[in-house]
Amino acid sequence: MCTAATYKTKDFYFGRTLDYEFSYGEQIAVTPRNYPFHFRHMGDVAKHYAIIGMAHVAADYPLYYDAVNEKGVGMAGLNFVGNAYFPEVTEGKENVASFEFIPWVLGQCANMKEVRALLAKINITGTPFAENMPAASLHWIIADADEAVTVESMKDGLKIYDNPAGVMTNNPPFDQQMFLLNNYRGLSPRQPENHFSEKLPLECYSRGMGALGLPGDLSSASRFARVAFTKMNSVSGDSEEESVGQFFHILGSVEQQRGCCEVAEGKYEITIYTSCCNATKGIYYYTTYTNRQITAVDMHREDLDGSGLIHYPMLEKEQILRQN
Ligand SMILES: C[C@H](CCC(=O)NCCS(=O)(=O)O)[C@H]1CC[C@H]2[C@@H]3CC[C@@H]4C[C@H](O)CC[C@]4(C)[C@H]3C[C@H](O)[C@]12C
Repeated sequence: MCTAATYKTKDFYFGRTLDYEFSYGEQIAVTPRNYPFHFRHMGDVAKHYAIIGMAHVAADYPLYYDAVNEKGVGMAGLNFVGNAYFPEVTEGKENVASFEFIPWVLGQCANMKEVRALLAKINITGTPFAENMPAASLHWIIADADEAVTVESMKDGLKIYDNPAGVMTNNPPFDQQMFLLNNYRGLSPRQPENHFSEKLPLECYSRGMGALGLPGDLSSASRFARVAFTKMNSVSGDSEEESVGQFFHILGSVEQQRGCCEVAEGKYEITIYTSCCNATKGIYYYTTYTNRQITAVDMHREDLDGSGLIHYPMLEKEQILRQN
């Protein structure tokens, strides 16, 4: 399972957790403006916006999981198993393979208005990247500082939902996730009043009782409610440290500890990494399951007019600052 979220202070932040039982081997990849993209059905694009994000790099190609571009648009792919369906190449549409979707959008859109215009023409195909790499079952969240959408390609068509919560997890489909939030409309960060019965003297015996009933488990629908509650009620200062710190706390509300989600005998899903991009400034911050110190890669410290892919390994060794 995975969770994605957006967050706005002075700058716009975008990130996700990647939860799985094994890693595909991912790196922080910067695609400079002149890296040539050869789209399978859309031809070559020689020049585009620069992109930074987490990717599996194969044959010098960035298979992005989540990324932002230099204009402040962010995008992440999360599992959507059993629901994702990618049609064949369709005439009259812009056919983009699912693994190309992030570069296709982030390479040419400066804001959500342009993203929506692009999505109106798109057909996301299941064209595999390689024979041994079939298309992953994904859905996507795309956002800028002002708005977010969720994109779900399903048997009955391509859905583009407004995403006013600016969060996303996995199944069920997004309209159902949003509907389920209705169940929690009584929750609050403030202490609750006793509406149970006037005849019973029920008390607030602890802080935090306003959110009693917010689900604590790791299921996708529960993480959706929990991250939405945490994000919508989040309060922080707007400095870079305060914003990034708070963002990691928001996604910390849904992190997965090894042992709590068994997916096969002795195999556990864990939060492999958590990312927080400052989409405004092009800085990719991350922590990993084993390295809880925040590490950053800044796209603007690279030559963005270059043509070669730049990538950094994920630093996974725990860093402990010794105080004495
Ligand atoms: C496994 C991950 C989702 C984790 C998740 O959500 N786990 C919950 C399981 S569950 O929902 O609870 O069942 C997803 C998220 C992004 C994906 C890559 C995207 C690029 C590329 C696309 C190609 O087409 C196939 C290979 C490729 C490298 C993909 C591999 C893999 O698929 C990645 C890592």
